[in-house]
Amino acid sequence: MPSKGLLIVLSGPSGVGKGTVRQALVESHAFDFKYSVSMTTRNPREGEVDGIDYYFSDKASFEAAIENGEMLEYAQYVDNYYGTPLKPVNDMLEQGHDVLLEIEVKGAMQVRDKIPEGAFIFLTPPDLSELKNRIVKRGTDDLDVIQKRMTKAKEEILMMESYDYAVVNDEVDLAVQKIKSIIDAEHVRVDRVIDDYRQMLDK
Ligand SMILES: Nc1ncnc2c1ncn2[C@@H]1O[C@H](COP(=O)(O)OP(=O)(O)OP(=O)(O)O)[C@@H](O)[C@H]1O
Ligand SMILES: Nc1nc2c(ncn2[C@@H]2O[C@H](COP(=O)(O)O)[C@@H](O)[C@H]2O)c(=O)[nH]1
Repeated sequence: MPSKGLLIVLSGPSGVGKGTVRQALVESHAFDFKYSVSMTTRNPREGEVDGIDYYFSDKASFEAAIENGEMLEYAQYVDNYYGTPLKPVNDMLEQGHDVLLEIEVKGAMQVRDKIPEGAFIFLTPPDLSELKNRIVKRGTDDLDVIQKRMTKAKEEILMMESYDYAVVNDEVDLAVQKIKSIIDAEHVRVDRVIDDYRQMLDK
């Protein structure tokens, strides 16, 4: 039996660069992981593909998924639902894959209650004006949505202390290196290694 994979939760305010850093982690082959595709009721942005970027859903289907216990976590964020389907995450972890969730803070705290042995990483911008620059330059959101995301960002940054690690995303490559070091260290945490020994001793 492969040992269970590591659950990695990457949070941080909208626009800080979570998706950018995830892509750089993939391209640099820093470590192997599977990405958990979230479900959302928000409309697709240009270029976003259903089943790859998100599972795009309507409100009734999302609420039915919550009702049926199909979500690991969910949250309402700036007028829409976002959540992590439970089964794919469980399956990938059971198969021994590390799984990366890219989610906002309220959802991350629900995951923390259920899977405290995960690695919880908060990605921060160098400062708030740079965060706003990034959201504006991305060009995906109207001004009122940008304002709402910036208001959320200020609340979210105060939640950083509930995470295991904080990484500043100033240079993408540096953020990638730091996350790689964190994951390498998580893989040799005593409570993970000892589980393998327990399995051997049980045999
Ligand atoms: N280190 C960086 N320096 C400068 N620009 C960056 C950096 N990281 C990301 N960006 C840019 O910031 C914008 C937002 O990045 P990205 O979409 O990855 O953020 P996000 O945290 O995933 O956002 P959301 O949570 O809204 O999906 C993009 O235009 C991206 O190119
Ligand atoms: N709690 C969850 N938050 C999620 C999930 N998937 C994405 N997100 C976060 O929502 C905001 C907005 O995302 P955007 O794509 O509209 O810019 C951002 O912070 C995402 O990380 C999820 O499954 N659960």
